[in-house]
Amino acid sequence: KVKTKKEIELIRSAGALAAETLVRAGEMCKPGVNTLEIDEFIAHFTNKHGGISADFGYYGYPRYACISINEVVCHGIPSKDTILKDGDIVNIDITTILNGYHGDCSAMFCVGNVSEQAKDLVKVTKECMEEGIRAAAMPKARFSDIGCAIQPYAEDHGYSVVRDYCGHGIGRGFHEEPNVLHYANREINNMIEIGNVFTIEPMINAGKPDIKQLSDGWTVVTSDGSLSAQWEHTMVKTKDGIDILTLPR
Ligand SMILES: CCc1ccsc1-c1ccc(O)c(O)c1
Ligand SMILES: [Mn+2]
Ligand SMILES: [Mn+2]
Repeated sequence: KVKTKKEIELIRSAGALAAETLVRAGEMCKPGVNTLEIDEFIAHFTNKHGGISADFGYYGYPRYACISINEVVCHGIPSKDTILKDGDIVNIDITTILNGYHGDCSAMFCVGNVSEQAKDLVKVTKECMEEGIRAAAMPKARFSDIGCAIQPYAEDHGYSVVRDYCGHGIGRGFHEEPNVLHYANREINNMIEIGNVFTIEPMINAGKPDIKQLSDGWTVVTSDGSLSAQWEHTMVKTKDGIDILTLPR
């Protein structure tokens, strides 16, 4: 729950490797590249630096990262048959385990020329994550303040917040208490304590919040076929606010 300074540095190292891997994976996002190639790079780069993928085998997940394109909300399985094309918006979500500690981050990448509407969703979704971080950084902030900040921001911009997935505590475990809701709530209103490490990872839809899972048992898409975006950081509460732990070194 509350991590020691040493544990926080171990998580920061895992987070830095996840972030460095994410930057390089993002540079691969060009028309004609398939998502299996990107995933294989992620696995190789992670292992080369002494880490392992937290995704592989997690609840039976078959690959090393999640790559979710356009109307795919999350858990897109990398495939040689999924070929990036001009105009795609792509979320790559990487969780790396290094020396027993997890770092979890994701970002959006635009392939070639992306429409103004899609670019706006990508931009506003990043701002939703940043609004959540800002709320969490306040003195005496509660976990519920995060969703209370994100939901109005998304809706003021004409978008909706997916309610079926949340952020989470993280450390030696991939998912630890508490759940971090991205919509307005009062149930998870415990104070964020100095040393709490958790993610904020809002999924924002251009249309309705509703989602559905495809028959592969993993891929989640918007019910109305609208675009979806997500950004994620791992962070720690400090005496001064929030310290982001998934930044490249
Ligand atoms: C493939 C990893 C996975 C499997 C079930 S939930 C999940 C997942 C994916 C990305 C995340 O950021 C996360 O916290 C969980
Ligand atoms: Mn993630
Ligand atoms: Mn996560």
